[in-house]
Amino acid sequence: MAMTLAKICGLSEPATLEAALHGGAAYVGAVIFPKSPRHIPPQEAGYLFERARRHARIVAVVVNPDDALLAQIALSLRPHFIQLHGDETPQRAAEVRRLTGSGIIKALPIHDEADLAPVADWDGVADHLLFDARVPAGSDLPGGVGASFDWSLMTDRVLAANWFLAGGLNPQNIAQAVQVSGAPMVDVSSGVESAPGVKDVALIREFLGHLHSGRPHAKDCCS
Ligand SMILES: O=C(O)c1ccccc1N[C@@H]1O[C@H](COP(=O)(O)O)[C@@H](O)[C@H]1O
Repeated sequence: MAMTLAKICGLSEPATLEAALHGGAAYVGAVIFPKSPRHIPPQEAGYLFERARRHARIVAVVVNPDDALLAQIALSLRPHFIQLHGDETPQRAAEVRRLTGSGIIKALPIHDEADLAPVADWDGVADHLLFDARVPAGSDLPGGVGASFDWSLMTDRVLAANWFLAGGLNPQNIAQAVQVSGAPMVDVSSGVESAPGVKDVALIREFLGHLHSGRPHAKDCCS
């Protein structure tokens, strides 16, 4: 049995990227969305994340990206996955895969059971689904705001592909979140920051330490 896998998202500096890799993160994410305090331009992300390529899967997080942005990302960053965190349809996701050659992670905003209905539409389209909390109305960002949802909505849920639990995770709640949800993979951004957009080496270590000292229970996503 393999461990719960972690994605550390919104990395934009060498020291915190190193902390994520050293702590055993299986996925590392660059947020390419100018409204975000974690935004990193594609070319800069390309330089920064190259050192990660042999150790983890690189993820580009985007929100309703146009073709020009996708082309820039594919050229500069060459991510293993594109994380679609907007209102993208399955048809658009298939185009994104074709345009970039990257795998697809689709984020779905969750508040209650009804929000899980679109899961079936993504079967065979997304490599992984990422269940994130629906953000408060009027929020500038569709994610990365530390909002969480009822993890028990995911309990005993069997999906075709491994999925990520996201939204409001942090070193204090990660063990319980995994235990309640049964998540095979988890994703964190603001919960390992000292201020919005400022990743913290100690918090990243603490998060990964709590996660990896927990009971292994999920199948490996990346072999
Ligand atoms: O982090 C951002 O700024 C961001 C911007 C636009 C779309 C998604 C974003 N982040 C993603 O949000 C979730 C949860 O974040 P948090 O842990 O609650 O802060 C995570 O998947 C990030 O990848």
